[in-house]
Amino acid sequence: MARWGFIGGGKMAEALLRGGLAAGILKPQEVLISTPGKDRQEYLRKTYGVAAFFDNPRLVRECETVVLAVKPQVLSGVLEEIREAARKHRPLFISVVAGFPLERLKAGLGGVERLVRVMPNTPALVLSGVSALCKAPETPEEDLSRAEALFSALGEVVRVPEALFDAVTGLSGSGPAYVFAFIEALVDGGVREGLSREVAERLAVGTVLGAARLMKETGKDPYALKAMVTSPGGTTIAGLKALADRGFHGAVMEAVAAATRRARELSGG
Ligand SMILES: NC(=O)C1=CN([C@@H]2O[C@H](COP(=O)(O)OP(=O)(O)OC[C@H]3O[C@@H](n4cnc5c(N)ncnc54)[C@H](OP(=O)(O)O)[C@@H]3O)[C@@H](O)[C@H]2O)C=CC1
Ligand SMILES: O=C(O)[C@@H]1CCC=N1
Repeated sequence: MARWGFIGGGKMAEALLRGGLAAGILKPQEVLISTPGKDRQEYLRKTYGVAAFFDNPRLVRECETVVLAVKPQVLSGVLEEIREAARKHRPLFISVVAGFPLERLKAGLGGVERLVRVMPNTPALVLSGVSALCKAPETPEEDLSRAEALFSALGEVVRVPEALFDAVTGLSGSGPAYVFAFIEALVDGGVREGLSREVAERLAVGTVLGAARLMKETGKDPYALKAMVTSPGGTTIAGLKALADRGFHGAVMEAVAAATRRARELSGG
């Protein structure tokens, strides 16, 4: 059996699991999850029909592919714990951990050679994620393809050199949270103008989804698409002026920069 294992059963692991099951890449009887919380194990077993326990070395011994999905701060301890099993069984490791370079991963695992690094995002949960992938120089190409098979079933994939991973983390890894902050503000704006929260939410989500699809499907750039909405002397230009006055563009750029810096700090730790 081509078993897939997840070390860490939190939000990102669940997004990948759910997406992978929905896409048919993962099968419940072939998935193992090692995570400490008993309640969480129970939830994962009941919801997805997978095996869940807390024994990281056992998971490495029993899986052909191991997804590392713990917080960066606990990863070093986990690597130490699984090093022996990793050297003996040599599964493919796929790390989704932000700010943890392949070099450190390789050193932590005692020099194993099958390592792929991925930066996914939570829309993977609904098969609409976007993931950046790279591999260690000595990792076989087919390992990268195996990882790509899972992540492309969960949305889009792009190959990006590892040197740019912190920037990817700052943009698309953390990006869904910026978009939710924007949607929240749109909804509040609508409520302030008298719309019910329910109607404002439907309008805001539909607008963001529709605008993103319009850009993707037409291939037009944001400048041209903005011009399509903005009548001379009309309402949209008044709204855009308010955003410009309050530094919206720079604030979003700064958000990406701040998250990238934080990923870099974690990478050096
Ligand atoms: N959330 C996101 O949008 C994204 C996250 N990532 C990366 O994914 C990784 C996981 O993030 P996320 O899922 O959000 O975090 P969570 O805190 O939701 O998940 C981490 C999981 O690891 C478990 N855990 C803690 N210690 C161990 C251990 N020693 N062995 C095995 N499991 C352990 C935790 O259990 P418990 O809670 O019981 O301690 C928890 O279930 C991070 O490295 C993050 O950088 C990457 C892209 C996007
Ligand atoms: O906030 C974080 O650290 C993780 C990494 C990317 C998205 N969430």
